[in-house]
Amino acid sequence: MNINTSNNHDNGEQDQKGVSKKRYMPLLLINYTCLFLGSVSSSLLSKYYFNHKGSNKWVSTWVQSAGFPFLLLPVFLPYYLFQCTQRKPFTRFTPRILSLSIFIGLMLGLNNLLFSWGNSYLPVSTSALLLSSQLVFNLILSAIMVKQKITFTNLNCVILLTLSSILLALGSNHDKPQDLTPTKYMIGFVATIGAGLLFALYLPIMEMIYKKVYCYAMMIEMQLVMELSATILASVGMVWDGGFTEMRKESKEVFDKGEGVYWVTMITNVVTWQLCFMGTAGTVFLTCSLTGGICMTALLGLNVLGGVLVYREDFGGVKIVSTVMCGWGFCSYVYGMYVNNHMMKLLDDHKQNINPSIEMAQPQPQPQPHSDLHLDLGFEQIN
Ligand SMILES: Nc1nc2[nH]cnc2c(=O)[nH]1
Repeated sequence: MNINTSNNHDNGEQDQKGVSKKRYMPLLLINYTCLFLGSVSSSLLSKYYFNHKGSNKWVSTWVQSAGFPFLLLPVFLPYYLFQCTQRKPFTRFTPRILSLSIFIGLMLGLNNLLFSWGNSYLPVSTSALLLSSQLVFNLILSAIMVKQKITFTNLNCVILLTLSSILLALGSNHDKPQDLTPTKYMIGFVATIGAGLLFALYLPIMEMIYKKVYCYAMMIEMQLVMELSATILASVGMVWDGGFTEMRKESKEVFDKGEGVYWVTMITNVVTWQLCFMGTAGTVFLTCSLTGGICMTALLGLNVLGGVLVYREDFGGVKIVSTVMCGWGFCSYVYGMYVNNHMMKLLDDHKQNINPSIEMAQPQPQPQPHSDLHLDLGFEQIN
C-alpha cells in the first residue's frame, strides 16, 4: 500500500529509488506486523485486566505509553552496537521538531486517558459504536489537512468499516455492566467521542509533520519523545489520583488472579501498547494517515474475534456479519491500493519506454522532503 509511490515516481534518482524500494516493503511489513500484534494483544490484555477486577483508568492510561524506554533500542542500537547506520541518533532533531513531538505526545496522552476512561465505563458495544466515528472524522480531516483524495476505494472501506462497528454495537447490546449510572454513561460517552476526535486529528497531524522528517530513524526518535511526554502526563495523573498506590493495592488485594499474574499482565501490556503505537506511527510514515486509521479501526473489529477465541465470548449472527464486513472493507482497501500502485508502475514504465528523450529533457521535480529520503533507515548522504 505505497501511497507515497507518486512521490517516489516524481524523483528522477533511479539509484536511490532502487535502494529505497528494496527497504520499503520489508519495513512496511514489519510495521503492519507490530500494529497487528500490538493492537490485538494489548486489547486482549486490557480486557484481561478489567475482567479480573482491575478498574483504574489512570493505570490503564499509563500502561499505554510507559513502555517508551523500549524505543531506545531501535534508536541507539543500529548506530552504537550494530554500526549499520552512519547517522548519529537525534541528528537534525531541531527545537521545532522537539516541541512538535512534545505537543503531539501530550495530545496522545490525553487521547489515551479519554480512551481508557470511556472503556472503563461503557460496554464494549457502545464504545465500538462511538469509536467507529473516528474513521469518518479521519477521512474528512485527512482530506482537509493533507489533501487526501477521496476515492471509491477509501470511501467504500470507510463505509464498510463504520457499518461493521455499528452492527457490532447492535449485536452486543446486552453487554451492559450493572453498575452503569447515567452520570458514568455520560462521562464515558463524551470521553469516547473525544478520544475518537483526537485520534482522527492526531493521524493527519502526524502525516503533516512526517513530511518534514527525512528518515525512518528520525520518526522513531519523534515517537520516543511523544511517548515520553504522554507518560509524563499520565504519571502526573497517577500521582494526583494516587494511581501508583492503587496499583500496588490492586495487585495485592483486588486482582483476582494474584500478584504475580497482575505484574506480568501489566508488563506485557506495556510492551504490546508500544508495538501498537510504533506500528501505527510507522504505517502513517510509510503510507498515509488514512491507512493508519483504517488499520486501527479494522483491528478494533478484529479484536472482537480475539475476545471470542480467547475469552469464549458469544459469537452470534450479527457479530459474524460485522466481522465479515470488517474483513471485506479492509481487504478491498488493500486490493484497491495494490491495483493503484500496479497501474502507476505500468504507467511509469510505459512513459520511460516510449520516449526516454522527453523524460531526459523535462526538468526533474525537486525531491519532496517526504519522498525517497524518508524511506532511508538513517543513512545520511555525505557529499
Ligand atoms: N481514540 C483511539 N485511541 C486508541 N488507542 C488505541 N487504539 C485507539 C483507537 O482506535 N482510538
